[in-house]
Amino acid sequence: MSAALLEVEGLSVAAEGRPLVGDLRFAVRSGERVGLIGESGSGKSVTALALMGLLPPGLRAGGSVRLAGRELLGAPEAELSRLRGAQVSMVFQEPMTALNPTMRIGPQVAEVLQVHGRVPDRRSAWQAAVAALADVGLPDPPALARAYPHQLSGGQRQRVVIAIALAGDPALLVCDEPTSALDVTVQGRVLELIRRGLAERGAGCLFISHDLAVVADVCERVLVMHAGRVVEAGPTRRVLTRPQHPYTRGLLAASDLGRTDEHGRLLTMDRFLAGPPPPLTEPAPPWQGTAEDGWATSGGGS
Ligand SMILES: Nc1ncnc2c1ncn2[C@@H]1O[C@H](COP(=O)(O)OP(=O)(O)OP(=O)(O)O)[C@@H](O)[C@H]1O
Repeated sequence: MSAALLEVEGLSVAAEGRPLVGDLRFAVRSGERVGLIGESGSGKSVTALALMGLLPPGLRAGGSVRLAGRELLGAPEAELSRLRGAQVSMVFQEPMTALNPTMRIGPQVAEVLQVHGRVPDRRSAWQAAVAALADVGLPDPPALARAYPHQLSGGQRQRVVIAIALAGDPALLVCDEPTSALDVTVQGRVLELIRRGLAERGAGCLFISHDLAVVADVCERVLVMHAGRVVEAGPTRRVLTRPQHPYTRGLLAASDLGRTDEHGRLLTMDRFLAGPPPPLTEPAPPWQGTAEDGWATSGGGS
């Protein structure tokens, strides 16, 4: 089995002693897209920020987060800054928070390419920035590179953010609700862009979303978070069609995808999942998942 790209063991986050996230254990392999779902306030964003070393003041993380074998928790800020963008990048829900509103688009992309040593000088940085904007499907990239963020649509801004996040060819992309602020009409195209960017780089992805249809569309595996803990993990199809934990069942029932047939089998999810539905006779796996599901066991098994 290939070694995990991201290994999270016993991750906890607390705010002045109040636990927000506790004892998280999971792994993401290269090229794998893992969803993190759960209701608002369950701890998804705090988890993502802890992985990135970007927790706000007052929040403290404990445990272990290893990226390609390197421990990130407690690593010096200078080392984390080097890793961010080059090894791990993040795409947030609201692209305006990631972009500098007073700076034209082109220099923002060029700056990232230069910081990561992808280009030798400013001139080639500009050319590479225009190419990166073309690569994420933006129209008239040379003109767009001269625009300010407010002159772009929300979807175009998120494409720029994705171009920036992918500019350093990261091994891991952390996406926190990357399409939630976008029109439904552009969501699919932005998701396709993320999928393609990951596939071209063989990068892994932790994909946070409250939208189960989006997670079903993007992720091979899913972690279900409730009150700061992962309560269920496994292949997306299994978790979303045959949830084992009562919380996951509730989450599905509350979603648009929760409609069931006379056997209690979830119907609508099949529209979003590739391949045939699991047979009704198949025995249900244990809800806590197996090592094959990518569920890191508390005994430290792989
Ligand atoms: N800076 C902070 N200080 C104290 N508590 C915080 C801070 N940021 C988040 N929290 C708390 O941590 C918990 C988890 O929040 P988090 O934002 O991770 O949830 P979430 O699952 O991402 O929700 P949403 O889907 O609404 O973004 C919540 O109880 C929240 O109030």
